[in-house]
Amino acid sequence: MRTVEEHQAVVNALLPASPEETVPLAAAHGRVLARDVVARVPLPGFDNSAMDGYAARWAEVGGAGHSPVRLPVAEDIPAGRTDVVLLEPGTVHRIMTGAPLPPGADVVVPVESTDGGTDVVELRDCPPAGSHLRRAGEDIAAGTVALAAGAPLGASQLGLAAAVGATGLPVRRRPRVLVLSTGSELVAPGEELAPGQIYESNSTLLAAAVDEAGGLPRRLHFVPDDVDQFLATVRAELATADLLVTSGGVSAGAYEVVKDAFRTLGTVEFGKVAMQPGGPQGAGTVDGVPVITLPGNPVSAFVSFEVFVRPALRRALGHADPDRLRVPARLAGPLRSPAGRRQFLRGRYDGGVVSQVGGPGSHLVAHLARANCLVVVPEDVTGLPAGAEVDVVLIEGALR
Ligand SMILES: Nc1nc2c(c(=O)[nH]1)N[C@H]1C(S)=C(S)[C@@H](COP(=O)(O)OP(=O)(O)OC[C@H]3O[C@@H](n4cnc5c(N)ncnc54)[C@H](O)[C@@H]3O)O[C@H]1N2
Ligand code: MOO
Repeated sequence: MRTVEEHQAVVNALLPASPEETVPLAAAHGRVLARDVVARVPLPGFDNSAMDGYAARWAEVGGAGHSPVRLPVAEDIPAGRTDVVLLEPGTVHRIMTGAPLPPGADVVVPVESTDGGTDVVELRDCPPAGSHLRRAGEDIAAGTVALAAGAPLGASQLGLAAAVGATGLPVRRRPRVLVLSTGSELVAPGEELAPGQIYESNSTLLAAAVDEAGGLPRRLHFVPDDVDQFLATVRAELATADLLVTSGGVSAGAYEVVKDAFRTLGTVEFGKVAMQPGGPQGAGTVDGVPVITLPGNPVSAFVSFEVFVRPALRRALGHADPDRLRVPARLAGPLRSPAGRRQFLRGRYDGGVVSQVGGPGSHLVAHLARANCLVVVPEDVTGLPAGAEVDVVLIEGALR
């Protein structure tokens, strides 16, 4: 039996780094930066005002004996004014937030501390020297790294990229991932169920998981437990993919379609991994395309994707940190775990405490949908009391 880490290494080795492409900023949302982005301009780009008010020489308006003071307003500087005007001694400039600070000014008096005059202004309270000024380069200097390779590109990163003048960003191409479910009991949602049939749900779950991991999913129509049909589908579709993920047909039954089919085609190796759920696993290549075969129980498929496929996809995308956030938590109640297997129980984590959601059964999809974390119980632990510390892996929805 393989350890979790051994199978992770096998899966990681299957997925090479995805090739680079440059895309417009909006299209880079949710992607991963492939190369460092260097700031072409400093931020702020020039000394400017942080308040609507009056730019002044502090020595003339601040400190004891200067309050209130009346001075002529020599210039009006709205944001966007591009000419440079010196602040002559004995004058002030009316200035707006974001407008360039005139040379000579070392304080901005907010309009609320004045009478708002446009020819002559009365300044009532002057803040300390240097107040309400934003200095060129105090956020980032020109020529320095604004965004490092491996950074996930969310709203704030894209905002920064635009702020330093980037129009496009180098990212890694999203791997094209085919998702293929197997099982003669499966029926498409929306159709009538006969006794013994169930709605096919793994391809929906896995395609969404691929999308969340940064891949480009394509759900193939599920196939029954029929080796010829399965192989026909694989052969017809595989050339368009960077990865094929299958579900079902890999355990010990009489009709293990995935196992049986890949005995005749490709290099996929099947075996057990010392974990629960997600024991039966397979990985290899078919016609040079990586193939990962996940067990059919829906919770097993989800957990297997989390443990093996998600980090491998994110690594291929160049993520600086391909793994989920893992934090310590106190158990709200006791739990039991099988010896020799790493268990990934479903849990709800809140404020440092985790409660188990449902039992260990890998068919419990409603409980899975209520979970916001996986509780990791090591291979050598068979039971833990309430209050014991465990590691939890935060999955969707855990971070509010
Ligand atoms: N004798 C043994 N039986 C089983 C073993 C074993 O070691 N010896 N392992 C068990 C474990 S653990 C798992 S996990 C499953 C894995 O089996 P398969 O990958 O072959 O999956 P199936 O048998 O096809 O399905 C299992 C279960 O999941 C349901 N299923 C499958 N596909 C879907 C889908 N696309 N959408 C919704 N539900 C799906 C299926 O109906 C079954 O209930 O094997 C155990 N058995
Ligand atoms: O190992 Mo199976 O994946 O528990 O349900």
